[in-house]
Amino acid sequence: MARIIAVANQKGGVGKTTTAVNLGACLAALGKRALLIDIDPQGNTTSGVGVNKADVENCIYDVLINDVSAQEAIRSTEIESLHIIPATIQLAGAEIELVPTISREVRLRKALQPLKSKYDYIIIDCPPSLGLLTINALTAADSVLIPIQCEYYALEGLSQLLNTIRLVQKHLNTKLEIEGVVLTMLDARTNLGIQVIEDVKKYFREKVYQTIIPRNVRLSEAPSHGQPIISYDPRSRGAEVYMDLAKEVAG
Ligand SMILES: Nc1ncnc2c1ncn2[C@@H]1O[C@H](COP(=O)(O)OP(=O)(O)OP(=O)(O)O)[C@@H](O)[C@H]1O
Repeated sequence: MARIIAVANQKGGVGKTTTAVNLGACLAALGKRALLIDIDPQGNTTSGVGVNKADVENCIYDVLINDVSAQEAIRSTEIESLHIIPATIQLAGAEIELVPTISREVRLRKALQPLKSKYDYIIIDCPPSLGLLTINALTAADSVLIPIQCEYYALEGLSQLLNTIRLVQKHLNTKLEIEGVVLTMLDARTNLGIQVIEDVKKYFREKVYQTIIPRNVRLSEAPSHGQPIISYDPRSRGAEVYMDLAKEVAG
């Protein structure tokens, strides 16, 4: 049965999409059957694995709002055993359209149920907010993986995220766990990065992955080529570290 991992942090630009895409691709490279779910209306996970949003027929919006089956929305990618349910800008309306619908928080969980036996990992890339889309992801997930950028104010806003996780645990999904915390975009030349690592480790302790993702130009270039880093530049430092992270997650 698939382990469903939501990649979440309501702070923007902390590396959620980069982590979702590359963790998914590296898990697939390790021989796991992986499914990415893009529930961020920006659709960067979708384009990040080479799916052209203009020719998406069914996206996650149709699954959440129009009762299209999740199976029908799955697309393959260039990486064997890495599939995706894409997002298009249509999804931007879902946050509001979901409000009056029945069982609005559990729509994704219900939709994914039939896919659980078909994958080893289902990775959900959340939008930078704590709205209904993120709540759907946390309700569907077994665990949440939190990327934290090694920058000023790294811990700011985390109490809101943890509070949301606690509320979901209490009311919607008692088995939700914290999968782990991954530190991203470290610039090892600065003391600031080291300080953030210490602070985050003090707070999350053994939940912090050993693998720390450094700033790596190749990681930032790969999405514009529609490729995960292991396809774009398999020898880069970025490919190495995301492979290490995938091994930790799978281990
Ligand atoms: N390790 C890294 N090294 C260099 N650039 C990175 C790295 N990780 C992410 N980036 C770049 O930083 C930007 C933000 O990353 P990303 O899109 O993964 O964040 P996000 O949390 O998903 O953003 P959003 O909140 O908007 O969904 C992107 O341009 C991405 O290419």
